[in-house]
Amino acid sequence: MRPIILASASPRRQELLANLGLEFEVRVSEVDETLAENMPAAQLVEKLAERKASAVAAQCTRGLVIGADTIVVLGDKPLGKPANREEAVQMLKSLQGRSHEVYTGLAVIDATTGQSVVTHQVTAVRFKPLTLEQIERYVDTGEPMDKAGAYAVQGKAAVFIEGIRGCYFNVVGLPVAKLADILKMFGVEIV
Ligand SMILES: Cc1cn([C@H]2C[C@H](O)[C@@H](COP(=O)(O)OP(=O)(O)OP(=O)(O)O)O2)c(=O)[nH]c1=O
Repeated sequence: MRPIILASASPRRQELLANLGLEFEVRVSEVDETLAENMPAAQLVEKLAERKASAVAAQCTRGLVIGADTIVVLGDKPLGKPANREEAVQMLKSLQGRSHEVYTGLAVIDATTGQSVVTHQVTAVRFKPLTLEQIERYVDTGEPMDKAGAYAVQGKAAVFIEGIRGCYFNVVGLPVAKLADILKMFGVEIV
């Protein structure tokens, strides 16, 4: 059987994949995450997911390589990871009391054949109204700093969420049901 390789340093993605009972290894390679800012969100996350997977696939002789990329989109503004505390506060101020979309791009590449499937998934998330004090207390926990949109739905930010429409796991960074469909196309069945 072909080994499964997760091209991600994200502990969330590693945990979600491990939950499926799949054996896999983690390999990360440096990828330039800069892209044209005016690129549509769907295209942006797909390109970055593919870039992450193909950088690792290029170093392997065999295996199915999985790459992913997540961004938060408010209106038409993409929000990545906050660069500092101030940016985290600004992002959360802009997200509170309204809905936004979380886009995750997903790429699976067969390192032997070069065959690939690249797609994305969108989930709508609605935040409760928050006070500046609440936002500052949350940012002080440190949780927002390595997360797109400066929050972790799976962490303390759970208490900010009014509702979600679509795949929850997509928000955490890996749309597992979609991934299972793709792996099946490559002959890997989870259940
Ligand atoms: C919105 C949201 C994002 N995130 C995380 C998922 C991703 O890890 C991160 C977005 O950054 P990414 O650039 O997608 O991923 P990463 O740099 O963490 O890992 P890698 O590139 O090696 O795969 O934000 C959460 O954990 N919870 C959330 O609710």
